[in-house]
Amino acid sequence: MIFRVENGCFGYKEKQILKSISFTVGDGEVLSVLGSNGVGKTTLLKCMMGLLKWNSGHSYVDDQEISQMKHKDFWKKIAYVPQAKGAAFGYSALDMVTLGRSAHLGTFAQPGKEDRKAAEEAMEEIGVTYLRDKLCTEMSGGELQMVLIARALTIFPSMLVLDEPESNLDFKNQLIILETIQKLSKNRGISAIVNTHYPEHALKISDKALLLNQDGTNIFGDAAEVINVENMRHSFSVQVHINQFSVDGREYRSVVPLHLV
Ligand SMILES: Nc1ncnc2c1ncn2[C@@H]1O[C@H](COP(=O)(O)OP(=O)(O)OP(=O)(O)O)[C@@H](O)[C@H]1O
Repeated sequence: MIFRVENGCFGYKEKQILKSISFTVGDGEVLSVLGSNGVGKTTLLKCMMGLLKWNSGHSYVDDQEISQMKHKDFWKKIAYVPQAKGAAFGYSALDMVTLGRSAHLGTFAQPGKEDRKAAEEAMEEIGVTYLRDKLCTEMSGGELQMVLIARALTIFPSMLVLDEPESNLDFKNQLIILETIQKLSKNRGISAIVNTHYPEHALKISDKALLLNQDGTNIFGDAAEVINVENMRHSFSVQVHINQFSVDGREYRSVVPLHLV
C-alpha cells in the first residue's frame, strides 16, 4: 500500500497550523514526524486520516483519495494507535485487543470465535499474552502501549499510525516499542507513521522523516538527511551534536542537545 499526502493545509479557525504538507510512505517504510510542542504533529495525523478535514490538499491510499473510500475499507487498512495516556478503560487486555476487530464487525454484532482468535494471535505476536486478564486501568504505561499496538494489529493493517508511542516509557520499554515497530515493518511489510519527540528514535527506526517547523515550513526526506544539525537547530532552536558510532558491528547514532540558540 502506498499512502500519500499532497499539499495538505489545515488551520483551527483562523489559526493556520499546517502548510503544504506532502509526503509518501510505501510498503514496510517507517516515517517519523518530528517538531516542537504544539507545532501540529497530532493535528497532522488526524488530518491525513480524515478525522479532521484538510482545508486544502488530499490524502491518498494507493492513488484513491480517502474521502472516496468507504470508511470501513479505510479502517481495515490503517490502524491508529493513539497516545496511551488517558486511554485506559476497565477492560481486560483481551477485551481491549478484541475491540480492535470492530472495523470487521457489523454495528450490533458481537465478537465471535474468529475475532477472539485474531486478538489472541496479535497478543502473542506482541508478547503480551501474559497480560490477557489484567485490567487496562491497572497496567503500566508500557504494558498499555503494547496492548494498544496489539489491538491495532487485529485488523491485519497495511499501515500503523502511532502518536508518541514511546513517550512516558522507561529505557527498556522504549526499546521494546521501537523494535516492535521495526520488526512489523521489516518482517511483515506493515508501514508506520510515528510521531516522536526523540530524533534519536527517528534515526533508529525510520526510513523517512517529516520535520515540522514553527515558521510553518516543513522538510520531508530520508531520515538521515532530514535529521541533521542545521535542521534540528532551525526547528527546535537547540544546538545538537550527532554522533555516529558502531558497537559489535552495528551502526548507531545519538543526538545530544548541547545548548539553546
Ligand atoms: N481542537 C483544537 N482547537 C483549536 N486549536 C487546537 C485544537 N487542537 C490543537 N490545537 C492547537 O493546534 C496546535 C497544534 O496542536 P497539536 O496537538 O497538533 O501539536 P503537537 O505538535 O502534536 O504537540 P505536542 O508535541 O505538544 O503533542 C497547538 O497550538 C494547539 O494548541
